Amino acid sequence: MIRRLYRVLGPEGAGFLNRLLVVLAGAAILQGLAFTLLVPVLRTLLGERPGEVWPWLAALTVCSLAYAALQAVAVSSGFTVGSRLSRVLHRRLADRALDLPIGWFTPARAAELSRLAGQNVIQVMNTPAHLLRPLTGSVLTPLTIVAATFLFDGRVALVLLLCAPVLVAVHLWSTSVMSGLDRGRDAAIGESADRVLEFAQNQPVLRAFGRTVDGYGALDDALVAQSRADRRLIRRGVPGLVSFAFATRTVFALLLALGVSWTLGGSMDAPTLLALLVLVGRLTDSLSGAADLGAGMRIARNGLDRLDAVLGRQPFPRPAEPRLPRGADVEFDAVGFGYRHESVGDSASRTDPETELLRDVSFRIPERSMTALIGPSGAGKTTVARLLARFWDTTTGTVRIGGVDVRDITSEDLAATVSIVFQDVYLFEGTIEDNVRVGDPDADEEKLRRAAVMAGLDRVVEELPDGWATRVGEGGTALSGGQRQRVSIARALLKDAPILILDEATAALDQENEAVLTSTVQALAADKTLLVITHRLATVLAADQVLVMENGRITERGTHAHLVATGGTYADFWRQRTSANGWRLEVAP
Ligand SMILES: Nc1ncnc2c1ncn2[C@@H]1O[C@H](COP(=O)(O)OP(=O)(O)OP(=O)(O)O)[C@@H](O)[C@H]1O
Repeated sequence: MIRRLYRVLGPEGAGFLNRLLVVLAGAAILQGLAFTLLVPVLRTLLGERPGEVWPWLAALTVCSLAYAALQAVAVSSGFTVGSRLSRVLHRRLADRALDLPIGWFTPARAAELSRLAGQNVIQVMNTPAHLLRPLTGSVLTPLTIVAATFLFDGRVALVLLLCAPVLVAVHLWSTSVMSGLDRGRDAAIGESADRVLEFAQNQPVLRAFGRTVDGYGALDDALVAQSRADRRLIRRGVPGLVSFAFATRTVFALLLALGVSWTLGGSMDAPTLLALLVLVGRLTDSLSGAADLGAGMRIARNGLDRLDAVLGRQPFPRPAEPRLPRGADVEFDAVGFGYRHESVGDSASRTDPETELLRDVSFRIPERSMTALIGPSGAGKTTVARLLARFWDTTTGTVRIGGVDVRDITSEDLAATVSIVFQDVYLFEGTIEDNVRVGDPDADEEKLRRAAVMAGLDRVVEELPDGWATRVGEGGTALSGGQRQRVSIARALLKDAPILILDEATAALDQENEAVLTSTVQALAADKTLLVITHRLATVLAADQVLVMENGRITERGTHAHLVATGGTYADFWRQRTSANGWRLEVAP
């Protein structure tokens, strides 16, 4: 566990831990010496010359006082180190989060990260004060006692030495059994927590379809699995828990029997037997303390493993020689990509070429032009947008911006170059203004208003009683879907990056607002590179180039006129949309 602590803390936290361990080791050894000194004290007191006890008593007093002083230092430094640990861990987790690919942050992983930063860091910060101190005591104090016992009776020390491997083996066995059971239970608890969260978040849908808690199978299954894991822990864990205590008591009984037989045989005097039994009693007590720590240690160990898995996860390699994009044209050159299915702490692994989603995707978007990317659901359009913003690295091929491989551009420069509006808008708790200003916190009033007008947000702000100061609620829940979308578009426009990606950015807008945005997009194409993923005809018609994507490949490309004339998938799309539009016009009042 100490090794794990060092790994998780990294070099910056190692110094605190070193100092604490030295103090703890000193205290544990002094405690062992104080216990050992009980032997000459008792032997002299119960022997023929009790008056000679004073020097031993003085040594015992000095040892006990030194132990008490070191113990006081250890207690306070345990808490100090704990709070430093929490600071170091939070900083390391934050640094790692910044290095991880954006695509890593799925909702499940974000939830797990928040559990790690909360619950797990608290477990680890309690480790020095509540676990390391008793742990060093239960290992070093018995070792000191065994070593010192050689000075008084070699036979007793030898028996203790021979029993030690058995005790260690029993301890390791019970720890490994409990650890496996704990891990299973932790996973079951995590699954239940996720399902409860999902159940709470999906209440509107579940109620609309008349599904109550009894009818929500996923949550039922998770709760049943958790109670099964609890029962398994009790059933299989109890033998492990009692076995170590049983083994230490057996050692004590063995020594008692041997000591009595040596005393009856005349090779040990009664005061020595009594004193040694007191000493062995202290030793077995210390060892039993180790067994009591087992549960806390397993929990801390599992928590450390989870932290280690995230901290040890492969970050995006930083470019060895960072380059700046020379312009804002975009190029996908024979790009292949597949999603990896991995859990929170998995290290990077390559995808199976058979399951690749994108294959041989190549296209160019010239600077200051607009490209519409269309295709059926699941074709891979959003994935193309994510690869351009380097949410992930491609499996094969290259994505270039301004002639430079995105892997050679620092994440800061890339973020400044590319702006994205996704269909799933996320707003931060705060006001509308706070949320738009995320795009450029230093923007002046005029820039802010201009972005709002271009996104059609100015009308939203006018209609709301608190205007720009309207609070959006957690995740933007206080606004309608269309209002949220306009806030996120204004945010991206305020950022004013040379490349703008709009992924179904108008899906939640009504016709009037879509028209505002379509003319905005057309105007933006004059000085930005635009990639627009859309099903809206008006936007597609405004594009300089249309790319049709099907099953992870670009199957058609060209201008609207060219594609309609070719008579492929795009021509079908065009026909369906125009007839749908015609139908809509007929029924409109
Ligand atoms: N983070 C992810 N992890 C694993 N698979 C994913 C992930 N995101 C998308 N996929 C899968 O990749 C495929 C393509 O998804 P993508 O969102 O790129 O398609 P799309 O063409 O944008 O679809 P839509 O028009 O419905 O948004 C889908 O089968 C989807 O399930």
